[in-house]
Amino acid sequence: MGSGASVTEASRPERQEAGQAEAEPGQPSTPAGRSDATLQAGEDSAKPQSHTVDIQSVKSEEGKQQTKDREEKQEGDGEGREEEEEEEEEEARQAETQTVLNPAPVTETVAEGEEVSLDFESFLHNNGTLYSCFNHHGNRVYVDESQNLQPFPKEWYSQGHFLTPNNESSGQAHAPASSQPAVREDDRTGSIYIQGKGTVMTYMFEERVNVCRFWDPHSGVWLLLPLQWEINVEFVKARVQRVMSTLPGLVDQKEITAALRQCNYDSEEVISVYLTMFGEILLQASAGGDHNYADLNSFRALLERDRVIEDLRQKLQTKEKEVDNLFQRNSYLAREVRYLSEVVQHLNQKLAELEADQQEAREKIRSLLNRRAPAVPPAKTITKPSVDTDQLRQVSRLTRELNVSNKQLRSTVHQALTDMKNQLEELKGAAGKLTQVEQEAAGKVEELRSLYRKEAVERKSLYNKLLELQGNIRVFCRCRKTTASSSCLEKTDDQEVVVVQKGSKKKFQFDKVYSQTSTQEDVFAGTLPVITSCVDGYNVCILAYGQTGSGKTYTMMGSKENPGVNIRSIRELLRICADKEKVCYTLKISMLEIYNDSLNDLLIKSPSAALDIRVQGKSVSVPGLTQIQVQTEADILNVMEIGEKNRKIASTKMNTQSSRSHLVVALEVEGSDEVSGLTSRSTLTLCDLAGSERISKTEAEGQRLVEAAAINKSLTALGQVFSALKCNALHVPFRNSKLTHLLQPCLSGDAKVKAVVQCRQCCVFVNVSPDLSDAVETLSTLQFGSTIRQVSLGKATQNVVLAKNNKAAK
Ligand SMILES: Nc1ncnc2c1ncn2[C@@H]1O[C@H](COP(=O)(O)OP(=O)(O)OP(=O)(O)O)[C@@H](O)[C@H]1O
Repeated sequence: MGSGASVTEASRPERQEAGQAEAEPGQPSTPAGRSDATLQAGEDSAKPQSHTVDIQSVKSEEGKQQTKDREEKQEGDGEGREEEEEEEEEEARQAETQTVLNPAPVTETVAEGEEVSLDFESFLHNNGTLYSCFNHHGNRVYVDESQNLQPFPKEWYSQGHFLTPNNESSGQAHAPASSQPAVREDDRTGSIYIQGKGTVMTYMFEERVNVCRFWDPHSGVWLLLPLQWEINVEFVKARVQRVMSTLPGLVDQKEITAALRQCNYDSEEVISVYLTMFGEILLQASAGGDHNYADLNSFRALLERDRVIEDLRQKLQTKEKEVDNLFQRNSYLAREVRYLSEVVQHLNQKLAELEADQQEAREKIRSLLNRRAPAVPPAKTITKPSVDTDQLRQVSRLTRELNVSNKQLRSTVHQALTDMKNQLEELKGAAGKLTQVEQEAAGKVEELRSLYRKEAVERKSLYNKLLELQGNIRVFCRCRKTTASSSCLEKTDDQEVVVVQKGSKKKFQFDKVYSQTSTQEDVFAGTLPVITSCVDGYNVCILAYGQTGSGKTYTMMGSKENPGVNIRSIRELLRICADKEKVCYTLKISMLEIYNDSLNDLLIKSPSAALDIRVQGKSVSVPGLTQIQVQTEADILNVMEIGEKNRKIASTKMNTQSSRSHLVVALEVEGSDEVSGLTSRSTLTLCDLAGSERISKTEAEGQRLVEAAAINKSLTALGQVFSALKCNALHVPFRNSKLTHLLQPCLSGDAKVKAVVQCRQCCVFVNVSPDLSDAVETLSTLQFGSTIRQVSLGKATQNVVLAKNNKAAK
């Protein structure tokens, strides 16, 4: 850091606080807001003079003395000067290597219009105090505790050191030469044990952050630059661009600038923060894509909602546990009451027995008294009493004893009855309280339930909004595996494929392009998000289109060992249904084929007649089509095996196992939510179309020729439907073929079509062959896929209704 020179990028302390020297009332304002500030002083009187005044006013006595010394030395002999120059050179070298600056002060004054440079430095004193210093042409000053500028004491050079970006970040430079670091002993000091190092001392250093300010000539201070302006500062602009190029999903420059401020303008930190918060979504987005990432907030809200729902769910569980406990306590108290009632009954019985005994004893006494001889007249001679006196005494003793025990018994029974009465009263009170608590808990549970329902509905609506933003018709291109060495396809990236035909190249963009090496898992991953939509009550359709032998059946059905989209999506659907404990799902599967423009039920062995499509009001259905209720994956596999066996397959020149019909598998999902009382109904339609074929190539004859004609006709009708949808035509020719008529609900989300069951999400696989001989078909298939990609199905409605018998649900 040369004295007087502007600070270079390499020598600038990265984390120094730029606003440290911002002018305070009563203080001379110092434009030391940036360490690299180069200021033109005194161009006109309106410009701040303060920085020149500052430096002049703080020139120390020591500085003056040193300047005087130097002048004296300059007058001295040449030899002395040479020695001095050598010394100075040596000092400068040391200053560069040791990062400790000890420049010779100069006494020059700043003339008007001269460029004034300030070097901003940090000095760490061995006593642990960090000082902010300014260096102007070798005159160093520091800011003392009361924010006044003071000359930098000479003896301090040996009592501490200056911080540079390197020694600041490494942390090594904080340690002085001695083994014990010189830091102030306060609550910032501590120690930890580090394996391999033993117990080491720690100190909580106060770091600085970068702040972008602008010089306000009116107020004469460095002011904080508003975010809106800061975006245009080159330093910030470059970092914002860096973040945006790494995370194309981020488009809000203001937001990124704010994040940069938070991360001390460290773009790498900002990127990692965003990735932690939003994950892959930010990486997947294409920079100039038509995605509306302003709605990223929706995604954030979604995450927030998820958190709230989780909280509510936990609260609900706690309350339910409380209610269970109360119920248990209630039944325990009821048992107690029953037991005490039995005790009372038993005591009453005992009392009755004792009373009977007492009665009997009285009777006995009475009879004994009656047996006594009649009284003798007094004047007569005394006759011998006929009753035995001993017996009489015994009887009277017995009577006394009986009376005593009777009294005792009465008082015991009385006491027991009183106790029982009290206990009964207490129990009554407790039962009353229990009922009250139960009512309160039930109220709270109901409140939580309604909150939960509300949050769940909001969460779903946000999720659906997100899917809508992604587009509700998604087209994937899959390239079949081939053994041929040359190919007519070039995959440029994940979303682009190029067809090379007769030397000319044509590019096609899709939502995803799967190469020859892509696995069944990779291909299914593209359709995964729409399965959740289906469970939420939206219709979902996945179909495969392509030339014969291009791998449609392989993609949709796959093999037993390596199943395709059909099995994997049903498996995923079952998994999601099983995860939702509070929702009861009923699944029904049906399978039909469209063969030579007629509908055949594949789940009955010998169908009596071909099926027909019925349009009732605004809904499309196939009356008489077999639907089988399924619960497990095994059930579904069994049903699909039956259907596959009944399908028309034949060997053609292009494919030994060519599908001669369009296969439509429909899985109807009906879910009733115990908590919200809502019932949802949706259908997952999986369609493996028969392959388009050029008769000249397949050399089809007889029945195969008839089939090929029917297949091509229906596929042409499908193309016409997509073309009409693409240009928002008033009439969409759904009824031109059985295929398009049946798929009408899956392909119409448009208000004009007004299908009752609208499709939430439609995924189309365009399967292509890489063989050079198939280049023409491959090109036309990709063009077909491109047309579909430009179709918008419009906004779909969710098929959710409130169950009639559930009054609690709102
Ligand atoms: N990605 C792939 N990896 C391995 N084999 C594949 C792949 N795609 C297709 N195949 C194989 O190519 C052959 C033709 O595929 P598939 O029967 O799926 O074509 P298709 O488009 O359904 O034909 P069609 O319309 O005539 O029924 C099959 O033997 C299949 O196993």
